[in-house]
Amino acid sequence: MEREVQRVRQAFLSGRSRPLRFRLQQLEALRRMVQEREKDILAAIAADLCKSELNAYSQEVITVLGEIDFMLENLPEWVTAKPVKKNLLTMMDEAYIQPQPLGVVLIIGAWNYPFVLIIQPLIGAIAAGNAVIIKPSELSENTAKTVAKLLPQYLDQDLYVVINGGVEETTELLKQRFDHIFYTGNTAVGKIVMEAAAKHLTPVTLELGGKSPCYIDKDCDLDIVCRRITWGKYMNCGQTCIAPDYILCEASLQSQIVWKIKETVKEFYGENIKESPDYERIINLRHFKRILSLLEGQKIALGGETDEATRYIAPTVLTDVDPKTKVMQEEIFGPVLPIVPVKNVDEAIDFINEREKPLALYVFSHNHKLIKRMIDETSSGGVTGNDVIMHFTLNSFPFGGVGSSGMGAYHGKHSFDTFSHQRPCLLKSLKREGANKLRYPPNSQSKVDWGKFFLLRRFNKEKLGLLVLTFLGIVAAVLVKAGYY
Ligand SMILES: NC(=O)c1ccc[n+]([C@@H]2O[C@H](COP(=O)([O-])OP(=O)(O)OC[C@H]3O[C@@H](n4cnc5c(N)ncnc54)[C@H](O)[C@@H]3O)[C@@H](O)[C@H]2O)c1
Ligand SMILES: CCCCCCC=O
Repeated sequence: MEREVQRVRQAFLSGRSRPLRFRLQQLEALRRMVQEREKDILAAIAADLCKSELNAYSQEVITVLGEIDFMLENLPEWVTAKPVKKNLLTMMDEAYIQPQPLGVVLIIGAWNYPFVLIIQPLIGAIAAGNAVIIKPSELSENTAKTVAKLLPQYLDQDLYVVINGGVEETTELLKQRFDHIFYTGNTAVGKIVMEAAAKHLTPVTLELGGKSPCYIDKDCDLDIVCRRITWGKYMNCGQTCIAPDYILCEASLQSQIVWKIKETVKEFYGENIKESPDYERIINLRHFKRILSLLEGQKIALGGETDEATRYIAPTVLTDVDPKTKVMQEEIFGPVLPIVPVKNVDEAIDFINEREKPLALYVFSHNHKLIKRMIDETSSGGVTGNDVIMHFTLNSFPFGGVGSSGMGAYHGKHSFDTFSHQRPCLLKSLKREGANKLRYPPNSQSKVDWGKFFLLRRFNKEKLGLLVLTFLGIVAAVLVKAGYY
């Protein structure tokens, strides 16, 4: 492992990942890979998650292609040095911020969207000029193997390397020194990653999970609300980091919500959900059993049917859920939707604020002020009002968590920034030493006064007079030199 990381570091130190032209070439090659090997990629995702190729394309491949196009279009502007405002002491100098690659980046992915969750950060890391080691999730082994096979056929083989393996390999990998670690997965492992990174003072981006609440105000169109929630909750069989985890609403709305979700489930997946190409399965038996255990003692108002052999769990809704029960203590990450009754929006806000900060927050209401209030008085990684999931799709947004749902963010320019060091560069002249004498010892009140003038633009009348005289002197000297007198 150590030798592999060393090999990637040597490739980075060769400097070839830095030029803009190279980055653009690699991103174009990655786009070619996705287009030419689309069938292999879709088949792998389908095999891992029992997902139709159409869904794999629209949930993962589209995002990747959109991100590459966005980078190719904007990268030339992003990589250029940006001049900054100067003060009186540096007005004759060159001052700019130059984004630079961090070095060797480790990307650790999760299994639930196994392609996009490693390739989207990879796009950002390449765009920023880094070398990258990618560790896909071992639970989505088909995608992991496919990515390991395809990437070296299209990208520089020494700069961008896939290492497959489980906990043992990841643990070994985390002992190495990286310049940034980008981890997607659960919060418990996020802490392990951060602890390992701390040994080398390596900065981390942690894309974690949590329980994303969904508040439904009584002033809204429940047909539309339930259609949108059904889509976001049961997509990928509930295994989506920003799926609405639970609903908060007034008790009286519950039966209507259940009824409308039931109708929508029929509309989306047909009478026989098991036959639907749009309904996925739980990733493995451990997660299947974990989700089943969350149903114990609950009032199942919809669904609840399961099949262990195929790891099928029907779209399920629980009503009158007690917040102290297990289903409300951990991220569900499955097709189970608890409804927790609250009296009003005040109670909903308190409920959210008493818990860990979630990755996403959803609010449904015709009342725009109520939505704004919810946003102002709570915290979460991101928010979508009157819909779910959709903030993920806008790459001008930073995507990431806050508090226990993560730190740092990516997508579009935010990915480029995450994988870049914003280097302040000040280029002074070796001339004009006169002005510099002000900062050299021995110090004096007069030097401090000049410092106040140059840096704080504060001056006393005496100094102002002196300054005007100095300025007039300089003008006179220039005019004499130019032959006007
Ligand atoms: N914020 C996001 O963008 C995002 C996206 C997807 C998933 N998630 C979250 O991820 C979670 C689901 O993913 P998961 O954690 O089950 O995925 P997972 O089991 O695939 O683990 C994620 C990665 O961590 C590695 N790993 C696991 N145990 C480890 C250990 N002990 N030491 C070192 N590395 C280890 C795995 O090899 C894998 O690459 C959910 O909480 C979900 O909300 C977040
Ligand atoms: C539509 C794709 C959503 C991907 C969300 C990633 C987290 O699980």
